[in-house]
Amino acid sequence: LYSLLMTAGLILDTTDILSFGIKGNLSINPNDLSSASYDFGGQKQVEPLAVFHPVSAEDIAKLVKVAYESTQGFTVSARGHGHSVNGQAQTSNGIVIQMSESTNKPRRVLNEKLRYVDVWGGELWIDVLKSTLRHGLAPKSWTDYLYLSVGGTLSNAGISGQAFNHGPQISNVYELDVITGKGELKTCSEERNSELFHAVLGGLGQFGIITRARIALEPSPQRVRWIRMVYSNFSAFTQDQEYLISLHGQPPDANKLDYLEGSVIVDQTGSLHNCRSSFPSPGNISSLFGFAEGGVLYSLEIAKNYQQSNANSVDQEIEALLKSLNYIPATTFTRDLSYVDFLDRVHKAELKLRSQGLWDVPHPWLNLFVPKSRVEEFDKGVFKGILGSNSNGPILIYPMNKNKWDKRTSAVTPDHEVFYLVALLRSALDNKDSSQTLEYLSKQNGQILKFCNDNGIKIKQYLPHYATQKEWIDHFGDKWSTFYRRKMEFDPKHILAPGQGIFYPNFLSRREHFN
Ligand SMILES: Cc1cc2nc3c(=O)[nH]c(=O)nc-3n(C[C@H](O)[C@H](O)[C@H](O)COP(=O)(O)OP(=O)(O)OC[C@H]3O[C@@H](n4cnc5c(N)ncnc54)[C@H](O)[C@@H]3O)c2cc1C
Ligand SMILES: Cc1ccn(-c2ncnc3[nH]cnc23)c1
Repeated sequence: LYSLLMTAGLILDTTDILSFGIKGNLSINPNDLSSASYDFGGQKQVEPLAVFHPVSAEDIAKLVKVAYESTQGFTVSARGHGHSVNGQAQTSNGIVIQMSESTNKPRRVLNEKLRYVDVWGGELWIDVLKSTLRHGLAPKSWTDYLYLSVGGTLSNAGISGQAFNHGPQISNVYELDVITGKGELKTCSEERNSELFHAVLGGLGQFGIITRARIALEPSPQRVRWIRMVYSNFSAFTQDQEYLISLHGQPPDANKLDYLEGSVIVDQTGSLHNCRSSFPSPGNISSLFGFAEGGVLYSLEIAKNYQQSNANSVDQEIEALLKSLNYIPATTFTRDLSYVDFLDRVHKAELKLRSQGLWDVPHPWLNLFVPKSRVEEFDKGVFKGILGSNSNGPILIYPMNKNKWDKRTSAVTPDHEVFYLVALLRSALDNKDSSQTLEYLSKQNGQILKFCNDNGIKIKQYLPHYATQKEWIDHFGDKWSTFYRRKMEFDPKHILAPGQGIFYPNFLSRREHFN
């Protein structure tokens, strides 16, 4: 193996690796290389030179130091659970580090009194949840799907229906251990190495590899009351959502909502493959299309967490909340389930889709932040226009409060106090229906981006993917100068996370990188 790296000119001689006392296993096993070359998007397959199975953070630091000090140079890409969709965790000219394996990860340390847990950067959120629940605690902010790594979601933001209240996951981190592109292992927080701390949060893996995250916890609820209601009018749908998120933090506590997400139903068959698969009985939705304006219905999901002991007050609180909303009468559907079952809802959808061979398919996903002031136009032009009647997967739309996002982080949001996440989470099927193919859906995504650009709707991509550095500079806007300065400070050779396609390694010619 070392001779392979030597012939690839990646290391001067075996002493490079051995002399650094690296303990982890550097593998060129075809299965290792193959699993590191795919991701959930199924659109890019890029094979690394080798795959590293680290035994500790120090091990990773030594490997990055070899990359940083070697003459020829090679890139290093941390891979969490590989659930990116555009090759963000891949590299063709370097080593992929498998962060989320079950073996060899440092154990979690939970502090009940100070309400935080220290976890390995490759830990999956489902495992963080199950371990903290044993202490009656849980993280505050989530993603819809929990089989994602802590490092992967903190490198983006980590959002779901709790974000309007608690902010994204990157707003609920006290401290990180990070390995910079120079191979330095640093502890960072608001108070210590704060520039690195803010850079890494939402930093798309560009500034360092997260090996430990200190996550804020709160007392965990036992139960969740989860209610879905259907709207035919988009303005009523969005005004109710904005009203509900304006209530958080205001008395009485009875108004408190713990989760809010909307979704768009354009597909009248209500088939499992197309609708918001985490809520049951899509069938009763198709019967409502008679109410639909422009062939589109909207589903609003709210949830209140509660302890078994105050189950009876939840009914009144929800009734009071529903009274002020303008959904289609008698379309409420209520479920009551355990906290872990609610949070793990998308995994249930995964199992159903897997059983039908609909999970391991290409996912041309498009996630946008849309300013509140432009969301009506977006509805008319996209949901009632470009999309047509095929959604091919969940279409989420819910508002967030910008004041819950720390502007010092690398995360990019629109310059508006309230903005919506619009998530087009489609699956491409290679079947007779030409409107479900990868090519068709990718082209439609391009039409949606063109619609926003032509109409001056200043969206920002979440989980961003661009083809040129000029588009990246436009994406970051007035954050670009800070982003670039931080890259030069923490990863001057541009070794880290090349799969994002923002910087090309400056030990390769530009041609080699972009071909
Ligand atoms: C079914 C599904 C549902 C999803 N739902 C949501 C959702 O509700 N909300 C949401 O916010 N996102 C959601 N996502 C997107 C998800 O948060 C991102 O794709 C995330 O990056 C995936 O985590 P991962 O561990 O698979 O990352 P990977 O794909 O392995 O890596 C993602 C990026 O982060 C870098 N990286 C990985 N680990 C580290 C680390 N330890 N340190 C530094 N950089 C690292 C990689 O180099 C890469 O650039 C969903 C994705 C899927 C597939
Ligand atoms: C591929 C797939 C199947 C279901 N989903 C989802 N369903 C509901 N909410 C989601 N959020 C992210 N992915 C989601 C995603």
